[in-house]
Amino acid sequence: MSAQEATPQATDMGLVVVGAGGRMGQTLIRTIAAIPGARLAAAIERTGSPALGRDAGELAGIGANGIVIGDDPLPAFAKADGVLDFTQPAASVEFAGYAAQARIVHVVGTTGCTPQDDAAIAAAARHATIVKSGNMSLGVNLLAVLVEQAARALAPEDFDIEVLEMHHRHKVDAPSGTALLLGEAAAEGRAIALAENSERGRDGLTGARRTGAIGFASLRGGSVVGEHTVFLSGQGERIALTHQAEDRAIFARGAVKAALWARSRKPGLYSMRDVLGLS
Ligand SMILES: NC(=O)C1=CN([C@@H]2O[C@H](COP(=O)(O)OP(=O)(O)OC[C@H]3O[C@@H](n4cnc5c(N)ncnc54)[C@H](OP(=O)(O)O)[C@@H]3O)[C@@H](O)[C@H]2O)C=CC1
Ligand SMILES: O=C(O)C1=N[C@H](C(=O)O)C[C@H](O)C1
Repeated sequence: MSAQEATPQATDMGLVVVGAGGRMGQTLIRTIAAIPGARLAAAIERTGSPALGRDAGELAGIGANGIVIGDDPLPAFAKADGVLDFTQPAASVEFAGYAAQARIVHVVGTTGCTPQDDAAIAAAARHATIVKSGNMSLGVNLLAVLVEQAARALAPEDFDIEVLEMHHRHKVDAPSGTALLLGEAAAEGRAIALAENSERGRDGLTGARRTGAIGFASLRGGSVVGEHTVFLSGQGERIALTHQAEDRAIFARGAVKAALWARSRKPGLYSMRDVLGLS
């Protein structure tokens, strides 16, 4: 055990990492090993994944931990206290149902969910304690509070709001979950519904910008972990509120913190703002 690793205790929260072979899955396995109060109970991947049968610790680069990656979530959930899930929308909906059956905590970081996916996850939260957020970092959730305040203070006739995000070349959804979270915060500040006021993917002869709209633009390339800027642009001046993620560990630490927080909460659907006391 390295100096950075916590000594496991019997009372530690047993966490299942689903999507254990992914970028976030491996980061979560490293993070759990370093946080007191949490222990890795199981590691799950999709059927057919090349990660199946491998030692989770070895795959994550921290040395063997004796947890072999499997593809059967139900028995793993039955013996655990919580699930950390950064996978893909259909999988997260399925895992929310299993977490409800097992009456455990489900932390969902997966982005790109449809309104139907979100409704299914909300339904599962009648029996599971679910924390779902497009971004688990402290910095982004604080930024969302600042965006909400700025949007409330600056009138839509005077300041236009646009959200710009950039991510690595492997990202499959756009706008990012974080961009939508920040857009929701801006909409909340303006007391409008984001769904009816967003402008996405401008191309061609678009016409002038609609007053009060919240715009989104997405860039993809290389290894960028995640960058988000909310621009509030007025006549002759512009405010830019930016967050730059330099390491996926910020999301993983937030997810473990959310699980530990949720352990003593009643079933329901919670956000990272609830976890961080920023609501
Ligand atoms: N909320 C937040 O703070 C953050 C959210 N994210 C989000 O997390 C998600 C994952 O991101 P990332 O780790 O980069 O993506 P990866 O593609 O690297 O990882 C996803 C993993 O989930 C696996 N998976 C897919 N379906 C299943 C299934 N049914 N059962 C078990 N495992 C499954 C994938 O396997 P395979 O590749 O074999 O299909 C893959 O290993 C994305 O939606 C991303 O936007 C990411 C970072 C932070
Ligand atoms: O896919 C990613 O990598 C990330 N996804 C989240 C998002 O969609 O906002 C969070 C973070 O920006 C990294």
